[in-house]
Amino acid sequence: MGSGCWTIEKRSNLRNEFLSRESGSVPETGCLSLVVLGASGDLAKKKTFPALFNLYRQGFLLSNEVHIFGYARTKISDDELRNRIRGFLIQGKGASDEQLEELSKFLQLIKYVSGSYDSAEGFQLLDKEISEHEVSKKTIEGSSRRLFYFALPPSVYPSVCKMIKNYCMNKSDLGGWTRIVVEKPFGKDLDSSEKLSDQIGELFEEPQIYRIDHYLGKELVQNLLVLRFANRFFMPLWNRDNIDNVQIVFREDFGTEGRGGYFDEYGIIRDIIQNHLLQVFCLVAMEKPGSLKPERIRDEKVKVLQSVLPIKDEEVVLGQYDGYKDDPTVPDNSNTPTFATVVLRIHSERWEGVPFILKAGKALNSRKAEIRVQFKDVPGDIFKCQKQGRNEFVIRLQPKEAMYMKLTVKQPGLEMSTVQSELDLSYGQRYQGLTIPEAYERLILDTIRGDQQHFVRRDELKAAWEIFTPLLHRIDNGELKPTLYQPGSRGPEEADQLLERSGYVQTHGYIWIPPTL
Ligand SMILES: NC(=O)C1=CN([C@@H]2O[C@H](COP(=O)(O)OP(=O)(O)OC[C@H]3O[C@@H](n4cnc5c(N)ncnc54)[C@H](OP(=O)(O)O)[C@@H]3O)[C@@H](O)[C@H]2O)C=CC1
Ligand SMILES: O=C1O[C@H](COP(=O)(O)O)[C@@H](O)[C@H](O)[C@H]1O
Repeated sequence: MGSGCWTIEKRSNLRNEFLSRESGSVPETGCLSLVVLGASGDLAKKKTFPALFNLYRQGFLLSNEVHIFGYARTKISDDELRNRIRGFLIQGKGASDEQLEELSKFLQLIKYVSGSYDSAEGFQLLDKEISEHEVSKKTIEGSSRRLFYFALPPSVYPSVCKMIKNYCMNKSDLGGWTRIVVEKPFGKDLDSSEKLSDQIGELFEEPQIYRIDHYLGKELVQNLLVLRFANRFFMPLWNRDNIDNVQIVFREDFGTEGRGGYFDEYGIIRDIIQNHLLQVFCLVAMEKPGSLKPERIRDEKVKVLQSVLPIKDEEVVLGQYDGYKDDPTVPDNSNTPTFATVVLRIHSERWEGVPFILKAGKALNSRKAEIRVQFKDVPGDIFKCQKQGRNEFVIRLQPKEAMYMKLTVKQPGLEMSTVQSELDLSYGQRYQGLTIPEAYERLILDTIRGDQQHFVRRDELKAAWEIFTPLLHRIDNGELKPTLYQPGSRGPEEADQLLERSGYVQTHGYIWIPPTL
């Protein structure tokens, strides 16, 4: 294959190859039942089923062993569910005959079961359907694999867990398993999250529980440990002696768009910062794990979370976009922030004094997520280049994955003057033709493989809530109020002032323009 050409090969035995190569374990052979609970909902059609389809297309889910079950209260037929999701599986009009055939074969793997989330009847029926599939595949009882994906509001998690435990478990232990995948938000604060964890923990062991945070499945988030610990460049620089401040930013250029009712209960800190941005923060700030074993990595994430100092009110800016309360599902007196900047500080030898500025907002002027590491000024600068700006290492998570280093170079030409430029690794240009897998695709594959590295462990979740609960309670009690900002703006001006007070120095006159092909 030529060096510029990147493709995903379709092979029939990718899963088994991976298992025997990577873990040395015996490949699992029992048939696989994937159950999407809440199959009638938004997440299921937009993310879960498309991810399953992509895994199927790439040969990770095999027709002769896998079956997919949708479960929800809505009374629809198999075909009605298939028709609801069809348009989300292949987008655009130009699907080839081969793609349409693949799609049709995939849809035939899906069966829909209707039932409630708290009564035996529906789950007994579900178990019957799953068992019939297992028998039809001649699977030895106990060796089958059952994965339950909760595309559901968290309020029903406890009763659904009980129903699965009572009626739908893999029957005995002959190499098979039962796993559950739960979506965020895992609770609303420390107490509610611990309560939810206790309820689920009474029924399932930690290795059976996959708390999904889809940011952990993004390509450049998965790259963070490799970048930090496989490159000599970064090791000596990644500390308080060299780094002045770190920003982890999430922006969306649209508002709550029909999800106002859900959003108003949670707000931007619970929706984005306490989970997605905090997970990225862990990977940027944690110490090197002893190995790549999932538990060693998660141990280090917990340690860094436990070293975060209490958040100070003067290091928080909240905003709410003008028009947010026009949504009829949002109360007129809502105090819910749709924007927040929060500075986290870590009490450790590596990071003492370095602000980690976590910023997230809806209805802003652009859509992007990035990590921006700003280095300190060069001491004894003989080129007087401070006005050119500081070195920065930027990791663009989305859109258009890239990483670039802003650095000062000689302005090309006869004069000895300096200019800001960049070393740029833009994925679209470097890996032409490569389709980067969707976060959900990777993470669902991990749940099937039994790899919990990119999932949130219970103690990690607890430590995350410990950081934000006091602040969230002050907001819920109305002690901190959001400032109004205009949709399509950068958010409240106070956020830029906080950034400046935290030490960030903006490089004026320099803009990185993503390369075009
Ligand atoms: N949508 C998204 O983009 C994202 C969602 N998530 C999380 O994924 C989960 C599912 O989200 P989403 O699909 O948007 O949710 P939905 O509101 O679409 O709910 C999913 C399904 O659950 C059932 N349901 C809805 N409300 C209730 C209720 N009060 N009691 C019992 N059942 C109910 C409905 O099925 P029926 O009535 O047929 O039983 C519905 O189709 C949530 O935890 C959410 O926070 C996480 C990231 C992104
Ligand atoms: O979990 C959530 O994430 C999405 C943003 O995900 P992204 O992968 O498109 O960055 C956000 O819109 C939503 O509010 C939130 O619940």
